[in-house]
Amino acid sequence: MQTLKDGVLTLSGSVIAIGAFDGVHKGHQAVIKQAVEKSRVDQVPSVVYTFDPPPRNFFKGVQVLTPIQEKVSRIAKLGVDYVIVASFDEWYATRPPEDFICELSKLNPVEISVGSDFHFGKNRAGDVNLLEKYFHINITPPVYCNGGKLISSTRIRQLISEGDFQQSYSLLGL
Ligand SMILES: Cc1cc2nc3c(=O)[nH]c(=O)nc-3n(C[C@H](O)[C@H](O)[C@H](O)COP(=O)(O)O)c2cc1C
Ligand SMILES: Nc1ncnc2c1ncn2[C@@H]1O[C@H](COP(=O)(O)OP(=O)(O)OP(=O)(O)O)[C@@H](O)[C@H]1O
Repeated sequence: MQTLKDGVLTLSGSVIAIGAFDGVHKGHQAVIKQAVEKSRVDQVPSVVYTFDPPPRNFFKGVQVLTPIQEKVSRIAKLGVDYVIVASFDEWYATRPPEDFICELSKLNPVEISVGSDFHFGKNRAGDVNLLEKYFHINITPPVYCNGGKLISSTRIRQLISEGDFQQSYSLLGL
């Protein structure tokens, strides 16, 4: 797997999964696996586009579950061809949604995998409806834990703060 830090990657075809993916938990794994499977069917490279630090850490200072090296190595295990790590800073956060769409266009995606609540661009102004105007989007169905709650990085942080390591490890798929 090739990792590109803020690199400008140009591809003639790809399938992309986008997200902060902090923890690379079972929900994230479903999003990424969906992209990898589609990329194999279409015989194009799979790309994960992620951020360092996770935007929620940048804006709210929440605990980071997987430092960037660990996140990249967990993503590699899912069979991804390229990881783009965008440095999430003050400048990056002000980029309008159209700017991000323009960057994604350089990867010529045949499909993009995201969850239904995916947002992007300054003030989270871009959503799945906007992305769908430019690309073919495949929304990953929500992944729930055994208790019926949606798996999320926020929930895992909460479980860790409560000392419930067994459940947090389970949701992380460890
Ligand atoms: C170009 C760009 C600008 C962003 N600017 C903001 C922002 O101003 N405020 C914010 O809360 N999140 C911002 N984000 C982060 C997104 O809200 C979101 O966290 C990110 O796209 C990852 O999606 P996910 O949280 O579903 O994993 C930005 C994302 C991108 C790609
Ligand atoms: N349980 C889940 N099932 C399916 N998709 C998910 C799940 N959790 C996150 N996703 C999707 O994975 C991508 C990355 O999500 P993100 O990194 O924001 O995770 P999160 O767990 O929701 O994080 P946080 O709790 O910090 O908001 C997004 O497209 C999101 O919709």
